Amino acid sequence: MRTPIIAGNWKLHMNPAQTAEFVKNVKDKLPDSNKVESVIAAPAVDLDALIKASEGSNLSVAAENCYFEDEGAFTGETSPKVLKEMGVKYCIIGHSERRDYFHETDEDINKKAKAIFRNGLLPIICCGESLETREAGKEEEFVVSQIKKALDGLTSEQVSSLVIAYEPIWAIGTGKTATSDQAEEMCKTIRESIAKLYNEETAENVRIQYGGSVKPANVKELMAKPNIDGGLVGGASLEVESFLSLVNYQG
Ligand SMILES: O=C(CO)COP(=O)(O)O
Repeated sequence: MRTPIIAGNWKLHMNPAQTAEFVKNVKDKLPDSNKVESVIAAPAVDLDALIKASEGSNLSVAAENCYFEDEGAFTGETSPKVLKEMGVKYCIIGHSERRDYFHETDEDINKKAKAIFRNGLLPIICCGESLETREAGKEEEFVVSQIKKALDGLTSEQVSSLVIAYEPIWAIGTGKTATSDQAEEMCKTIRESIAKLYNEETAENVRIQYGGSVKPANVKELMAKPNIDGGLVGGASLEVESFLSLVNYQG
């Protein structure tokens, strides 16, 4: 059985004081982590505050990005080795904002996935098509190709433990959610592609999130779909009440 995983992606919001205050207000109201895993991905400068504030709670901590080298002359980058030492569990890679604004390639994302596993962290690998690609009817081909390149060289054991986030770019921050059927269809395609690349067991184990305007009003419908195991949530993860409604979607 796959444990549902609801993750807030704070993007470039919050400072350490706001982070500590947020966690103080949610930490005793999170679901049992065997039922739903609650995660917050915060900017690197807030991770120390996030880890300290969430100690002893059911909250898992994620970084929003890291570099593919552990150390060296790479000014401005974040070390996956140090993320692990700090107590981070997950690291998001391949978000469309990083691909678009910071020119990250599929090859970079694959190197990051390997660096994350090398250091004992788990990746949340984002994929998703633009509106143009969807309108051309090429979304499945595009997303499957992103997944294939991101996973290149990873073992079935590694793939079983990671998280994939399907985030159609046209649904991010736009208020336009993919319909639950559209989201399910792509998550199913991703799972089938993993069965082909690896095997049925690996495909059954991998958790696949949907992201793009997920909010308390639509989380239940999305989570009811058989191939959707979680949500990666931007805007609606920034408010305490809204984050709590999301992670407690089971009631
Ligand atoms: O990009 C996202 C999460 O990574 C989605 O953002 P929104 O939930 O604000 O649409």
